[in-house]
Order: sequence, then C-alpha cells, then structure tokens
Amino acid sequence: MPSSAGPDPVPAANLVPPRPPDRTPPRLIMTCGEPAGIGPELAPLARAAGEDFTWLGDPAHLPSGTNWAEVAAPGDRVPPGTLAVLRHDFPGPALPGRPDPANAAAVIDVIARAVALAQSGAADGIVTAPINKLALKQGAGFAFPGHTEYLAELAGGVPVAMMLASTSVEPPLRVVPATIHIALSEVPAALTPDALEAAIRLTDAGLRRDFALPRPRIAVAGLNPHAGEGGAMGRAEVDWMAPLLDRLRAEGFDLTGPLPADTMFHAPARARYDAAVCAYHDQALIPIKTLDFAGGVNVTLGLPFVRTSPDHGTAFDIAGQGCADAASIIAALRMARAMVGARASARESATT
Ligand SMILES: NC(=O)C1=CN([C@@H]2O[C@H](COP(=O)(O)OP(=O)(O)OC[C@H]3O[C@@H](n4cnc5c(N)ncnc54)[C@H](O)[C@@H]3O)[C@@H](O)[C@H]2O)C=CC1
Ligand SMILES: NCC(=O)COP(=O)(O)O
Repeated sequence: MPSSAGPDPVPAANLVPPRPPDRTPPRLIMTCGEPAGIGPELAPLARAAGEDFTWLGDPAHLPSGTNWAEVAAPGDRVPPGTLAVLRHDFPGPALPGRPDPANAAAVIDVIARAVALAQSGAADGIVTAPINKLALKQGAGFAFPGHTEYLAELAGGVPVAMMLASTSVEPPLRVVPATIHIALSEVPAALTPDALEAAIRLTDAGLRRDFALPRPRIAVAGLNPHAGEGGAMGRAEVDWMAPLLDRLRAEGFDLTGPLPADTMFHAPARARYDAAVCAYHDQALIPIKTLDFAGGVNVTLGLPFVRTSPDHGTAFDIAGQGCADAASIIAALRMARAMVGARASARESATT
C-alpha cells in the first residue's frame, strides 16, 4: 500500500537504488542472448570494465581471444580479468548478423536455465542480453513477444511490467508502458482501466522494493494528443483515466495526470515524478532512448527475482565488428546489483 500523502521528497541520487557496501557480491548471471547479435561481445567488455558476473552461454560464441574459465555454479570465483562461463552448448556457431534457426531453442533454454537458477536461490539476479524475437519465433516457435512476457510465464504467470530506467541523465527518467509489444492499432482497445491500474500498482511497488523509494511519485500519460484536450481530441482521459487516477489517489497513490505526453519528459517535468506510466511502447521508449540510449536499463517489475537488461537490441548491423558499446549492459549489471541490495535491505528491515 502506498504511504499517506505528504510533501514530496525529491530523492537526491535516485539513479540506482543504494546498496549496502559490505555484502557478499551478488551472484549475477548474464544470459548470452542471440549469439548472432552483439550479446557475446558485450560480456568480455563488461568483464574488462571490472564487472563481476557469470556468463551463461556457449564459449565458442565468444570473440576469439576472450579470456574465459568454466565454472560449475553462478558466483564461483575466477581470476581477475577472466570471464566466468557457465557452459551451455549450442548446436551451431554464431554468425554475426545472421541468426541460425538451429540455435533458437538453445537461446530460449538459456533464459529458462537462468531463471531456474535464480528461483532455486543459486543466483541472485539475471541480466539478459538481447534476443531477436523474430528469429526465435521462426526457429523455435517462441510464443512470447519478448523476455518480459516469457519471464512472467516462467515465474508462474505473475503480473509484470516493463520499466526502462535511465542511469546517466539528471533528473532521471523511468518509464513504464502500460501496453507493450502490440500493434499501435491495437493500443486503444488494450489500454483498459484494468491494464493501466495494474501498470500503476506494479510501478509503485517496484519503485519501493527495487529502487528504495519510500513514497513514489508517478506521472501518468494520456493516450491522445494534449491528453485529449478536455474531450476535444479523444475521450479516454475524461471518460475513464481521470476517474481511475482519482480512485487510486484516494487509496494513497501519489499520481499526476493524465498528462499530455509531449510535455512531460523535459528536465523540469521529470523532476516532478519518479516514474512515468505511459499508454504504449513508443510513447515510453522514445524519450528514454533519446535521452539516455547508452545508460538505459530495462527492468522487469513484479518478478520474484531480479532481472535487468540493456535498453538496446541485437544490433545485427554492427555485430562482430568490435564497435559495440557495453555501457548499457554495464549499467544493467550495476542496477541488478543495486536491486539485489535493495531487496536484501528490505528483508533485513522486515525481520529486525
Ligand atoms: N531485451 C531484448 O531482448 C531486446 C531485443 N530487441 C530486439 O533487437 C532486434 C533489433 O532491434 P532494433 O530496433 O534494430 O534495435 P537495436 O538496439 O538492436 O539497434 C538500433 C541501432 O542502435 C545501434 N546499437 C544498438 N546497441 C548498440 C550498442 N550496444 N553499441 C553500439 N550501437 C548500438 C545498432 O547498431 C542500430 O543501429 C529486434 O529483434 C528487437 O526485437 C530490442 C530491444 C531489446
Ligand atoms: N523494446 C523493448 C524490448 O523489446 C525489450 O523486451 P524484452 O525482451 O525485455 O521483453
């Protein structure tokens, strides 16, 4: 339940949640993602930058010259500068930019294996490298539009939301699309009061649990231009969005909106909220990828385990060329580590 209303504290440094300094390092798994994309080359780059994680994939897909060592379990130690690899053999090689349908099932298996390790307690969180949804659908009949929905299924059908969070702009931006991977023409029907309410509740709970924000301020975007202009440009805002937000405010949620989406992402506007719940994918993702493509992190809210991911995709156009930027996956590792710390702190507080 949200806390009662009161003066809005503006969190000083809320880019990532705080992590107590004296813990055992969280055991993070990085899944290989689509081997024909940039995933396999990001892992050694992140390791060279000092990140501590276990890579789950086929070592034959790593760039030649990668210094790696096989481990038996997530978190097993390896020498400094060495990539810890939990081996998962694939049937085929990685051909940059050309996904092999024969590898599709193994890409999916790697995600499921990482989740099983997290759910068994053998790992503290997972960081997923990008997948190509079409390649998985064509190669293995993957029935999910992305990790988000697949992870929710693996976790037992829990309700989830996709958040993208900046790490290198101030004020920060966190966005949650209330509808995700569907055609734009399907959005007005899919954006129901129940869907928007679920996204708001998951966002509020996620900011508390994973970002250690005790009284989250959430801005809600309208669906239509100018948030409907009082009904002149669409009626969703007046007919049901505003009444829904009023009802949730009465429960204690700190909400603003429905707001015109075109004017809610500039810096002074961002300073007024901790996360923006948006009507559809591009309304949410265009601002964050424009403001912080290098530092953006994709977080799945609502899962029983921590999952983050870079904000970018498989980047087939540059795969294998040695020019991929690892900043976003490094930010994803750091955010996952901080989220593990935030959850551990909350558990400790609850038991003391
Ligand atoms: N979490 C995931 O698994 C995600 C998967 N995807 C998938 O990725 C595939 C490709 O999607 P696109 O829309 O083309 O987006 P993309 O992010 O793969 O590429 C967009 C542009 O950004 C560049 N780029 C991306 N990441 C980069 C990096 N780390 N360093 C340097 N340049 C980088 C690419 O070269 C390309 O020019 C699609 O199949 C999509 O579904 C997209 C986003 C997330
Ligand atoms: N556009 C964001 C995206 O595709 C990420 O999807 P997911 O694989 O994390 O569900």
